[in-house]
Amino acid sequence: MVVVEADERVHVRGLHVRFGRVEAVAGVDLSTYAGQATALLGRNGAGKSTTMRVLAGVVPPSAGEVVVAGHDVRTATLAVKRAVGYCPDIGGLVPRATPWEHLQLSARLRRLGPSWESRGRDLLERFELGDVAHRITAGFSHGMGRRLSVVLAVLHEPEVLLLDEPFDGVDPIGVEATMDAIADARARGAAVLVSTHLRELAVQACGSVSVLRGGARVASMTAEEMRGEEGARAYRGLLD
Ligand SMILES: Nc1ncnc2c1ncn2[C@@H]1O[C@H](COP(=O)(O)OP(=O)(O)OP(=O)(O)O)[C@@H](O)[C@H]1O
Repeated sequence: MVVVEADERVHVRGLHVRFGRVEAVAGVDLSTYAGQATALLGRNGAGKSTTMRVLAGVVPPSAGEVVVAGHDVRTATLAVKRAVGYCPDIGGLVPRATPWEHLQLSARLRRLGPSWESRGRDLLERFELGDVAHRITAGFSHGMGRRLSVVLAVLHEPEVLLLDEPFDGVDPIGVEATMDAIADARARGAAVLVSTHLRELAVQACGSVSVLRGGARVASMTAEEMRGEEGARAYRGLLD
């Protein structure tokens, strides 16, 4: 029987994910609590996105305990999908649909009440997507797509917010809007996980950091310990 603390929104113990002979995740432990944000850092191929996919209920764990917002990802995958807001590292947008149509679809699937429209409009403005709300996303730049993916992840005010590379190729206005969205989520008691390569932004957005290497967690520390030049040296030391 899995024991999860009362305010623990993300509980991962001994997570393994195998794709055939590839072991993408090889023993990750994580806990994130209500109102807290954790950054996942690590080199390419460290297992960050795979861990996020498991937490989103998109990829099943091969072994280990994974409980998200009180739901076991193995047995209550749909409840996990309802509880999370997930910005995947790539994809997720329909090229022939506009941002507004993406929001409409999400609102319908999640059966949101009518107030989603004003929240959706406000989010699009905050992420500077108001002017392109009715333009198909096929012609969007990479950064515009990233910003829309974050909007879609936060629209329904999820209990657990999972942002995979939300800052990748995003301009300063988009970074600021994403930081605000993370702060808003924490303020209303959500738990947030941010996977990124950008250490300085990670420590700005999150209170704690977990570093993955070769599919396993090699360190967990406070954001403070990862700040500045000393933090850069500490991080570099964990990557080799
Ligand atoms: N569907 C898959 N099939 C086979 N191997 C996979 C699959 N998904 C991921 N992997 C492998 O698992 C490992 C971890 O990949 P993952 O994408 O989780 O790393 P990451 O830390 O997110 O990397 P990046 O920073 O480059 O996004 C890599 O070796 C990758 O090639």
